[in-house]
Amino acid sequence: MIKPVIMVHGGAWSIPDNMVDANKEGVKAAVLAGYKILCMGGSAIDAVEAAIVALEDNPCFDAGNGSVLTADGKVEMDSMIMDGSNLRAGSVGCVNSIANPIKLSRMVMEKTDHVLLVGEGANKFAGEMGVPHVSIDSLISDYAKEEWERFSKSEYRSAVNTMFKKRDVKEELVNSGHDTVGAVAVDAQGNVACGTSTGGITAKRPGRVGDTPLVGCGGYADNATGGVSTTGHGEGIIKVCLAKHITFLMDQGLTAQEASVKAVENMYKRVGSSGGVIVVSKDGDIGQYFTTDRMARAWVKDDQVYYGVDIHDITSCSVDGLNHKIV
Ligand SMILES: NC(=O)C[C@H](N)C(=O)O
Repeated sequence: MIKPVIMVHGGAWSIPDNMVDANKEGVKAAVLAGYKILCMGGSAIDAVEAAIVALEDNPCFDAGNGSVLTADGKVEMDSMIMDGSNLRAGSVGCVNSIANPIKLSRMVMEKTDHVLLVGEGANKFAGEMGVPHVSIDSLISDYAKEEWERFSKSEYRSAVNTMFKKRDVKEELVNSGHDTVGAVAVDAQGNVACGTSTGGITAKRPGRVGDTPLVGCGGYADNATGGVSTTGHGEGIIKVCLAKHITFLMDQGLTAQEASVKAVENMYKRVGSSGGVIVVSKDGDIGQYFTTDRMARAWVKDDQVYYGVDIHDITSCSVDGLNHKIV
């Protein structure tokens, strides 16, 4: 038996000062939702799903309710979940009328012979599974509209360059926006899981699928090494298979932290893309790194909750102090 560990992110990007508190509160609430399950002896996969549902339901983040809009003003969401105990995975791409793509990803994993369903077929599968249909309008937040108005005229490339600019590039922060979510966990049995969910990047071309639902890119989980969830410029993440690169490096003997830094820096060096990762090793060690201005993240380890958005500014408090919220 090991002590369970869970970590979540709310995206790596140029989080403006006026959104810092909402981001911190959002990741803290989500990590506690997942931790509650682990505390009751639940599995890593259940904890990851619960944490991501909390993030998808929070309009502050670019996933589920709050998803960003395509170039033609629609919602197309991607997500994935993976069980490190057997390498089973499920994902969906370009789904548009459900509240929680992470739940549908899990259904793909558990109820089909496939790994990835997209578009019309994925939406139809949701209907067959009895997933409630929600209107697209109910998923669109004010943040998403503002962001779309700003970027739809200047196009996708401008959204990527602004949101995922490198941390040391000086530029005014924009005052709205939001980002992808993810979670990684290891439970008391040593089972590892990961999940990631996103509306993608504002002003993306309709039909564009990013890194998030691709196994080895948006996430990877293997009990032999650990779990990873990624965020950032999806086209770059796909080119370097960022999540799998990290578990590969851990397999070679790097710690979760060393592997995170090496793989994210390598992505910038090789393809010029910025982003971030959260990692938990099979032994419960944490890794985290990002090349963007900020990344919202929170984790629980050894009964302490940690959360923050800046690279060196992390707040911690004991889970005991928050017990009323956990049990
Ligand atoms: N903000 C993000 O993390 C976006 C996501 N990686 C994508 O490219 O779709």
